[in-house]
Order: sequence, then structure tokens, then C-alpha cells
Amino acid sequence: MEKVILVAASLKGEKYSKESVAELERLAHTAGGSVYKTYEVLLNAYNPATLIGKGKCEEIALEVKANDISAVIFNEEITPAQQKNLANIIPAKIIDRTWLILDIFASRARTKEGELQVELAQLKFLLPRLSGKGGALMQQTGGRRGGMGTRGPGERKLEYDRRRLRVRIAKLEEEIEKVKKERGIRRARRAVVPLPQVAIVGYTNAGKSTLLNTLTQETAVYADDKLFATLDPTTRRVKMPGGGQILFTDTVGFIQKLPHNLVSAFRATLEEVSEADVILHVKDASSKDISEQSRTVFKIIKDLGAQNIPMAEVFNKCDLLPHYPLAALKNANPGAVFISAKENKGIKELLKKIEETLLFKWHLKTIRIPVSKAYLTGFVYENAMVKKRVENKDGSLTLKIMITKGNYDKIKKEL
Ligand SMILES: Nc1nc2c(ncn2[C@@H]2O[C@H](COP(=O)(O)OP(=O)(O)OP(=O)(O)O)[C@@H](O)[C@H]2O)c(=O)[nH]1
Ligand SMILES: [Mg+2]
Repeated sequence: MEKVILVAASLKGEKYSKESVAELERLAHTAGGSVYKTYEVLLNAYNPATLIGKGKCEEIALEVKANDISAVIFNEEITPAQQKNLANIIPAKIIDRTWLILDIFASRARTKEGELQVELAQLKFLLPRLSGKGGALMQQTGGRRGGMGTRGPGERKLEYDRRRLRVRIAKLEEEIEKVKKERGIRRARRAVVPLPQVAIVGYTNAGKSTLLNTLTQETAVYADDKLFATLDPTTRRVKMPGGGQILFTDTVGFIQKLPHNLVSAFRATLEEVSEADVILHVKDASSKDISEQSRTVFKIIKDLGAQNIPMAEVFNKCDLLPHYPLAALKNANPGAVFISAKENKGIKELLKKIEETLLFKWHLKTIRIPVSKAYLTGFVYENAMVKKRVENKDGSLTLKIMITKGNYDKIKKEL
């Protein structure tokens, strides 16, 4: 593990919450850092040259030298100029929050598309930060190479040459365009089976992947007590209690101050969210920061243009709450469902809630197909989710289905 120092610098009156500082510590930990010390710096104004004051920089520089610290991580975004100045004073890698998140993303990307997107976001971040003659700022700092803040996706080493970087960016954009098209084709093919789609979204570490595992009774989806365990969307079929199936997609976790170019980098991956029939918002009931985290999630949903999709709210990790606070939480959120994904509790209620929410767009119908119209059966199966099938004595078929209005009208006309 690399020893790191954290700096949470905020303006007086806008002081970071304890949770926000703890989150920075968890991010650093997730990236493989062992936190030596955390500086909470309160400022009257940000210093345009060094973000924090010169004196503070020198104090940190001494600490770095005396304790073999490999990186200093700032909770703020640092400008290229600030980074250069900071690196001149402090002999360690200078990493900001955005770069730290990108570094974690780089080690997490699993699919080709995920890798391309992370690398593109990294290179776009790096480009303005390279010093003039192709020298690499990140590499120069403290003469240190490798480790935290230098990872690319897969086994790839990040490039630090300006000209080559530009070429690589163009190539990545081209490849992403290609992969996107392929995805579109794949999705169109999948759409032939019109199952309702639920997108699981929520703050990082809320328990989204654990929930999907519980829903599908398997442990194929990587869940971990680290931030951004999931990067690429995973879609699974889930059997509903009353019959039928629904598609659930697990997505990348959201986080405060997620850099804007990252949101747009992941837009393609998050397309699943804007195309869902229901958004399932998973919250961590044990978090001290639920409302702030929810605000962050809503903001990103809006950024994705998905704010009009019906949403179901679920509080997870209820097993961690004592009786009284849990009761209070339930009182304050009458429309929500309360579960423990880990202990498989409340899952039935959750699925019921999701079906209810689906009824905004999908309708529950019972149809009878007489023998003379048996040819319609295939069409129904292709255009509806069949919850129950009863073969009647007279050879006719009674189907309980969930179906969109347009498709129902089509069937109605034929029957
Ligand atoms: N006690 C408790 N822990 C849970 C529950 N659900 C998930 N966890 C734990 O919370 C941690 C995060 O779970 P994940 O499923 O990886 O969370 P996630 O929302 O997918 O996280 P990202 O993919 O990082 O956004 C893991 O250590 C889980 O074991 C629960 O109901 N109760
Ligand atoms: Mg996950």
C-alpha cells in the first residue's frame, strides 16, 4: 500500500461534512492508499496558484519528506497550473478527486466499452496537464512512477506524450463510436423479447450488486465493500413471484462531485437507465448522509434525461439499523420499501412494489385465446410478459399478461 496524505480544502462556511471527508478516505483506500494523515483546511478564498496557502503547502512538504509519503490527494478539482505549482513544492504525486476516481475506474473496467471510456476520460484529463515539451507532469512529480494515479485500464500504461495522446484520443473516440453502434444492434435484437426493464441505480456502495445477486440467487455479480465495485452494466432476468420475468440492470454507482466529463463518458453505458421502464433507486439506510446522496443520484438521473421515468425507492441494509431509527425512517418515507439484500429480507415486497410501479406503462390483463385464434399465441408471447398460462378444457388458452397499451390494442383488434 502507498502511504498518502489527504487534503480536504473548503471555504469557511462551506466546510465539508464529516461524511464527505470519510468518503475521500474510502476513495483513497479503494485506490490502494493507506491514509497517513488527513488535513482539513479552511480557507477564506482558494489560492489560484496552489489552491491552499503556501505555508500549508510547505508544512505538507515536510511531512511528505519525513514519512515517505507517495501521494497527496486533494478533495477539490485542481487546475493544471495549480498542480504544477503544488508539485514544485511537494515532492509527491499530486492527485485530485477527479483523477483519483478515474484511477479507480481504470482498475475496475471489465468490458471493452468500459475500458475505452475510462481511458478516454483519463487522456482528456491529462492532455491540458502535460507540460510543454512532452514531459509528463504526473511522472515528474517526486520522481515517482507507477502505482496510484498512473493506472490505465487493463494492463495498459498511460501515455504521457502530447502528440501521441492526441492520436490515441481520436482513435478511442472512433472505437467507442463503433462499439456503441454494435450495442445498439444488440439491444434492438434483445428488444424482440419485450420484458419490462428495471434499472438499479444508487450511490456507490448502496448495495445494488448485492441486491441483483439476491434477486437472481447467485453471486455472479461482483459486489465488494469498496467504492465503484461495479463499472459495467450487467443485465439479468429475475422471476417475479406472480409469474413472468423482468430484466434488471445493475449500473455504476454515483458519487458526489462526479466530474462532468465522466458522466458524459459513461452516458453510453448508462443508456440502460434512460431506456428503463422503472428506475429502482437503492439507498443505504445505514448511511449518515442519505439525503445528500439521494440529491446526487437525482441530479445525475436528470443529467441523463431520465427524470420522467417512474421511480421506486428502496432502503437497503436495514439489518444494520436498530428498531427505533428504522421505524422513524419508515414513517418518514411511506412510499418506500425497506429491505436487506444481504439477509434476503423484504424482497417480495420490493418485487410487488416494482410491479405496481410498472403499471404506469405496462398493464395487467387477462386474455382468452380461442382455438380458432391459436395462431395469436406466438404474437402474445413475443409482445407481452406472460405471468400465468391456463389451458382450458375447450382447448382455449387463458393468459395473464403484462403488456404495453399499444401491444394490447393490437391483440384486442385480432381477438
Ligand atoms: N449489512 C448489509 N450489508 C450490505 C447489504 N447489501 C450490501 N451490503 C454490503 O455493502 C457493500 C457494498 O455492496 P455492493 O453490492 O458492492 O454495492 P454497490 O451499490 O453495487 O456498489 P458499487 O458497485 O461500488 O456502486 C458490500 O460489502 C455488501 O456486502 C445489506 O443489506 N446489509
Ligand atoms: Mg455494484
